[in-house]
Amino acid sequence: MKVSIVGSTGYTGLELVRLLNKHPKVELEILTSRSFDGEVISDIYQNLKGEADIKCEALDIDKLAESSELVFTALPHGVSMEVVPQLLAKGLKVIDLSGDYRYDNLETYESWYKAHNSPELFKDAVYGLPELNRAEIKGSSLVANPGCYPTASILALAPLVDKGLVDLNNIIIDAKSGTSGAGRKLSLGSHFCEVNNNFKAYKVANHRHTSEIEEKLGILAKKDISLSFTPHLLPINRGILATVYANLTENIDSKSLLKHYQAYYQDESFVRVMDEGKLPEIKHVAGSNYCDIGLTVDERTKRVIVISTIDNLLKGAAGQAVQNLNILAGWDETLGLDNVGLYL
Ligand SMILES: NC(=O)C1=CN([C@@H]2O[C@H](COP(=O)(O)OP(=O)(O)OC[C@H]3O[C@@H](n4cnc5c(N)ncnc54)[C@H](OP(=O)(O)O)[C@@H]3O)[C@@H](O)[C@H]2O)C=CC1
Ligand SMILES: CC(=O)N[C@@H](CCC(=O)OP(=O)(O)O)C(=O)O
Repeated sequence: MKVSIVGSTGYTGLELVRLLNKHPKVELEILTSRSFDGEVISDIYQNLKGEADIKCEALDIDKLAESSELVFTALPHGVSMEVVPQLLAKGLKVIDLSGDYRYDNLETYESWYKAHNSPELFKDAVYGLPELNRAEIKGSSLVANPGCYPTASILALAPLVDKGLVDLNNIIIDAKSGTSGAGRKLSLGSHFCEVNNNFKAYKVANHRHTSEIEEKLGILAKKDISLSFTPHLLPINRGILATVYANLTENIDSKSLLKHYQAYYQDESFVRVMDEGKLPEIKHVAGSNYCDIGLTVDERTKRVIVISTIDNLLKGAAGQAVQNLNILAGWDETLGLDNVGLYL
């Protein structure tokens, strides 16, 4: 399949180039960039030297439509919505990595982001979390790739929420992300001296991913959910670890709950449920498309504590986007995604 990337020089764009360049069923056609128009991607990111020596071009919708069947948009939210409707109007399929088409509810989007210019597309957009929406992703023309924190959080909670095993109004998600989660653009909060030797919470009680997690888990529970989500910035490049606390509604021990999680995810290629006593770590998943999940029931408080880890740039972004491409195209879901974690 002929595929192009809009916004190819950001961190998720880089990861898409790296993955798609080795994908056995993909031909990489056009890489667009405003800032690096005319420059070769492997001169910008020299890890790609001799692998993907493709010249970046300015965005030209007609040219994309002539050369490609599917386009990945790896642009900031608010910018994606300026481009995606034009691509769809040309008959292209789109996998969008931004938050712009992730919501079912326009009011929710507009209260956490800003005014939307194409809400009529919400009904066609499919939330691209394969473990929950595989059937809808297949054959869809607009896949809204989930946020990185929502991927780690929803996968940690889905087996509990789906079966009504926890109180839906007391869930707490305490999540930590590596700095690449903030993208390549420069900002005071993510420069070296601010992040190195440091660990801080940010956007407490007002991070936009709270609404994405609440909406998607609410759909699963068929009830409104209100939860607390606190993100933190880790002094590492990549990886997310989410610690989730929820009050159990019935008596169940760690062993039985782990069995439930193992059964829930038994057919999933990219979710690994840990054995009893083992917990996920970022270094086990960094560099791979896996989400690792471990849990313990605190018998004293009747609370379950679930830990999940992902690589924010892979299962949290570009890897999940390639997984969605594989599903959409009807290919083996693991094509181009066979890396194990780097560990060191
Ligand atoms: N980083 C992460 O871990 C994750 C990111 N995402 C989402 O994926 C998308 C891309 O993120 P990421 O790659 O990290 O971001 P970056 O900031 O690294 O890259 C975004 C790219 O988009 C292009 N761009 C920026 N502003 C504009 C504009 N106004 N008009 C056109 N192009 C623009 C830039 O490339 P150029 O100037 O060359 O055109 C830029 O390199 C975002 O929506 C992000 O929220 C989702 C999950 C995880
Ligand atoms: C560390 C860091 O700054 N992370 C980003 C999340 C990036 C992401 O996945 O967000 P969207 O895809 O929803 O834009 C943040 O907190 O905004």
